[in-house]
Amino acid sequence: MKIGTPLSPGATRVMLLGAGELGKEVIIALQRFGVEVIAVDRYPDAPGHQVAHRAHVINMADAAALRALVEKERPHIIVPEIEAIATDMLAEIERDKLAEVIPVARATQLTMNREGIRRLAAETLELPTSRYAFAASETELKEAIDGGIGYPCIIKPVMSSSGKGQSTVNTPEDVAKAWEYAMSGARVNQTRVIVEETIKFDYEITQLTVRAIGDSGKVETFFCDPIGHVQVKGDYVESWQPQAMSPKALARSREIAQKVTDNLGGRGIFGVELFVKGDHVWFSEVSPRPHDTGMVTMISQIQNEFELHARAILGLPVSVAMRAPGASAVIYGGMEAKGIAFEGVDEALRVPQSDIRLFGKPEAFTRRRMGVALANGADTNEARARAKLVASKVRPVKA
Ligand SMILES: Nc1ncnc2c1ncn2[C@@H]1O[C@H](COP(=O)(O)OP(=O)(O)OP(=O)(O)O)[C@@H](O)[C@H]1O
Ligand SMILES: NCC(=O)N[C@@H]1O[C@H](COP(=O)([O-])[O-])[C@@H](O)[C@H]1O
Ligand SMILES: [Mg+2]
Repeated sequence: MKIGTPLSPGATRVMLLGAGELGKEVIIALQRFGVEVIAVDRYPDAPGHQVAHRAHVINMADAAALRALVEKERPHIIVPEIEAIATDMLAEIERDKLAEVIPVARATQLTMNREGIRRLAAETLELPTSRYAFAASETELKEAIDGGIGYPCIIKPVMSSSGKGQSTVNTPEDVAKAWEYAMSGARVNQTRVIVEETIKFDYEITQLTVRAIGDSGKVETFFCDPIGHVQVKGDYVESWQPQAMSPKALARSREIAQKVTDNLGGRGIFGVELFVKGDHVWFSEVSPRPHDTGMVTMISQIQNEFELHARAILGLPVSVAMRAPGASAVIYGGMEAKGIAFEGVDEALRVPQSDIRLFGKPEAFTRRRMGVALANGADTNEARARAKLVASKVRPVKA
């Protein structure tokens, strides 16, 4: 792989499939290493489109459209940034040696559908997870709950992310509503859900795990400090690093993260989501890419999760060292509007050791993530209080 002048023949060319807030930062990190980057998303002017060398709008779940674009642009490397992609086509592209897929096409296939990754973790790798079942109708769902999952339980479409279509069911009367909600929130047309036992965890973490070329010249595993987070309705609202953990729970988390990422393989960063109660750890799911809760690393680590992904992809050395305790808090749209601006940025940035990232999404929805507030502190309590204060001062308004 040649790293050099962008847009010159022979220099590395990377295609991001998905160009939201996470992809935008990966693009910037890649470009700083002289890489030519093509950003693809489902709508025009996505955050990553605004900083890439070239931008395309396609339905990434359309296998033929995806292949045609890859044949036109001829990237050396494809970096999936969202889950709604024709992953079987990624496997074909990898097999035909058209481009390298990050981390590997199989990892994107397994994680696109909750059934793939859950069965791998629980049944093949025999890792602890919540009890679970899959259902293809409301009747099957009821049977699964009565047959062993029990109440309260959590229903999610098998293909969705950021909590879309997810709800908690406390009584048999709630099941019909949860089924309907899951059907409306599914990412692609499908009628299958996972129902999970509710784990009553003390806290949950993201264990960022990097597979990158180490000093041995081979792929090695590097663990970032654990990230603690709070989720509301299945979507992250706040995260911090490091999360204090017992030595046993930390060791167990890393053992699980190692087993999952060893099995998935390839190079890149993974966000391994885990639930912790005392010294007990459950595997929840994994992103074979940077994680939304990992945005905190933009202020808490020397190399953030996006830079780590870029380095791992390019075969460059990585460091997972922390810089200082940090926290992130989400800035939401708070309204439905096309073309928005932000008030209160000046006041927000007066909070000590703080920073913000406004993603540049062209349209706001009430619960759409439009930006993130970041802060350092002497400890994570101080950092969290600052990040939340910063987020509260930034107000999206109609432009
Ligand atoms: N079985 C469970 N027990 C307890 N809490 C759960 C369970 N499943 C999900 N949750 C809660 O809901 C959150 C979101 O769930 P999950 O990660 O499966 O959804 P997602 O849509 O894939 O989210 P994302 O794409 O943001 O990772 C979890 O982080 C956790 O807070
Ligand atoms: N949990 C997954 C996640 O956070 N993904 C991030 O959100 C974007 C979509 O945002 P949008 O729905 O506002 O367009 C994705 O492109 C990715 O950056
Ligand atoms: Mg999750």
